[in-house]
Amino acid sequence: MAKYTAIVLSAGKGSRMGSSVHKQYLLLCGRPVIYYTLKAFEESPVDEIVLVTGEGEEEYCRKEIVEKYKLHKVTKIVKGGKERYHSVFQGLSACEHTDYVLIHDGARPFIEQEVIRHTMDEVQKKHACIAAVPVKDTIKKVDENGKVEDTPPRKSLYMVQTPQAFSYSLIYDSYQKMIADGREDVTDDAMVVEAYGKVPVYVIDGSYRNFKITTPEDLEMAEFMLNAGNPGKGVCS
Ligand SMILES: Nc1ccn([C@@H]2O[C@H](COP(=O)(O)OP(=O)(O)OP(=O)(O)O)[C@@H](O)[C@H]2O)c(=O)n1
Ligand SMILES: C[C@](O)(CO)[C@H](O)COP(=O)(O)O
Repeated sequence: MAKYTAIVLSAGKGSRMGSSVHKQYLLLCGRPVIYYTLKAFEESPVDEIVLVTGEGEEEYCRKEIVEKYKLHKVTKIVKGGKERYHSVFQGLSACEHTDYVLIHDGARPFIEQEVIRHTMDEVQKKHACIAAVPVKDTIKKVDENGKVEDTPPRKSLYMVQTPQAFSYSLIYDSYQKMIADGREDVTDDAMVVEAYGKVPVYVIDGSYRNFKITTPEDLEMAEFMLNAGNPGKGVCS
């Protein structure tokens, strides 16, 4: 049986949220954002979860989230780094004897079981696959003066999400090469495999609900979605 590890990233500072509390620890209907994300993986078929937190946040996560909510699949809590890719590498380095990893933003609490399961199935066949959804709006390339330069054809454009899933040796080796190269411009994990992995990366069906909580209006939307999913129960009231 193949072993799957989810690496859940929770070491960001949430600068675009502009809150003194890092956004993954802000409360949504009384529980931290990261609780919902971890709960989704706890309830999924993954075998274990590596949680990557910010410096000084490990104990809070252990006591107030993992133990409090009985998240038994969280087997390791490790310290992340300055940039997202540093945190991912810390998570990868903490994995033991795993076949596949699903790297997921802690700030995407609405990840659905169907997407996790689909990602797990597809990575066995493709080795590198990422959840994504087609863009709905027309996209413009714009210069620094606001002048439109180009309108790329929409049918080939996708908004990329997480989970991003890979064979473990493929993603670990690719990350090692990238770090040795001193590259700093990567904003997702697929970019690392695209540059160093020598295998194609495939998009698979993500979900428009699986948005990343980035700015205050995303938090409002998240509260709205939780309430809408529990009509009459006053979950968020
Ligand atoms: N050094 C970092 C930066 C980000 N992340 C995590 O990566 C995910 C996606 O990153 P993003 O939304 O950009 O989070 P932040 O970096 O916290 O936000 P911002 O860019 O607004 O500062 C988040 O779950 C975040 O906690 C991380 O683990 N380590
Ligand atoms: C990985 C990611 O969530 C895919 O959309 C995104 O690239 C993270 O970027 P951010 O700059 O850390 O928000």
